[in-house]
Amino acid sequence: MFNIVLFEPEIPPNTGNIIRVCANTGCRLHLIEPLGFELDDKRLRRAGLDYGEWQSVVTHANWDAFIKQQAPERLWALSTKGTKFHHEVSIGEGDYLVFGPETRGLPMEILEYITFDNVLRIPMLPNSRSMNLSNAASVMVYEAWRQLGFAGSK
Ligand SMILES: C[S@@+](CC[C@H](N)C(=O)[O-])C[C@H]1O[C@@H](n2cnc3c(N)ncnc32)[C@H](O)[C@@H]1O
Repeated sequence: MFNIVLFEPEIPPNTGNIIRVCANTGCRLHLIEPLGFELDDKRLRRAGLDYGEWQSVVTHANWDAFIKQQAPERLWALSTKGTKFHHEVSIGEGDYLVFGPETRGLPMEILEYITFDNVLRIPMLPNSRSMNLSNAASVMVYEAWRQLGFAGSK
């Protein structure tokens, strides 16, 4: 399966929704600290996540610790600055899909690290605001899982 990475997420219900969709689809979820909330935040608990859903979640102290621990072979960034559409690339087993924080998006140094060739954009109408983080993550999770033949689904 592939991996979802939230870089410094800020809003608990978004992370709660993404924990659920990762559990629904078998993705591993990586949270890069600092987070804008505590993991026992009541707004996160309100998402009603159960013990099994938390099993997909790993936290990392910062980006460098994440890279060192995971040694990812291939990273993709999701950003409105992307030059390729999300459905125009082939996502592979073990890939990492990186999303930015709600108010700031991914910083330039992370986009540069991932390289601009691997920055993906989900289509939107011109002059519309960027998508909600958990909606963007759901769209991308299902596109990647579709490409992998919905492996393991029933
Ligand atoms: C609410 S958006 C960030 C908005 C921020 N003000 C900005 O300008 O980037 C949170 C995250 O969702 C993802 N996202 C939202 N809309 C997207 C789109 N159309 N294409 C790709 N990623 C998107 C990106 O990872 C983004 O960093």
